[in-house]
Amino acid sequence: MDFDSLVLAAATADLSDEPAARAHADAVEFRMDLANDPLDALATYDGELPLIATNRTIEEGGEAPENSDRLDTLSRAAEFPTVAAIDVELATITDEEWLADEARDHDADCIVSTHDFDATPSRSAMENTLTRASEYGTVAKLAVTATDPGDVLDLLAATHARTERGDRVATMAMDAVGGHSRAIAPLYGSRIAYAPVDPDRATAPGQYDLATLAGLLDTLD
Ligand SMILES: O=C1C[C@@](O)(C(=O)O)C[C@@H](O)[C@@H]1O
Repeated sequence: MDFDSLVLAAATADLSDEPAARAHADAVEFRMDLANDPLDALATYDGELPLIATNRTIEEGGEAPENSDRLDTLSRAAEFPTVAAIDVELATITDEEWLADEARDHDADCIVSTHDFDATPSRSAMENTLTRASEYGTVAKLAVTATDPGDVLDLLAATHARTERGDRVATMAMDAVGGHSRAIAPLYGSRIAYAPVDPDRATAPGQYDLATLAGLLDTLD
């Protein structure tokens, strides 16, 4: 997948949402951890948009129990030609580098993620996390929780700094205080923005629905 410019990903647990996402999204993030039979859904997927496969742990905001099944299922997802990227947590990939190799063998990119549901770390800590994630994946992603507008400024500064250094990063602040970061972080270098197709089925706090985020991104571009 080309992450040299912004990828707007429609997040869903249901691949039959894809036609509804096409008008606005560049990709579908398939939240395997929220789906009933994700490998079966991948086997029958015949949509147009490329997929980002995510099988998120409970610790990082998903519903997949942490066991070897989770990673096996994710690596099997990478075998499908429609899966252009897999998403793996930084906390996981440091011990499971084989996942990145597996993805590469199937021409899939690796997005390496960190989520902080409590706070926004210091700017230097965020830059450090993004730098470490860049060592493992094509895109280093960081989602934080802003409790103050200054947190968003730190996140944007970290995004800008790492982008200037040549890393591909994706950043967002997840809650109400930082929600606007979803529309403006791309202006500072963030390469992936996420929005649910169905506004009632957000995959993280503070998301805009897909049509709204697409409109904001277009207006600000
Ligand atoms: O990691 C991310 C980003 C995200 O948490 C968000 O805040 O938009 C949404 C998730 O679906 C995705 O996997």
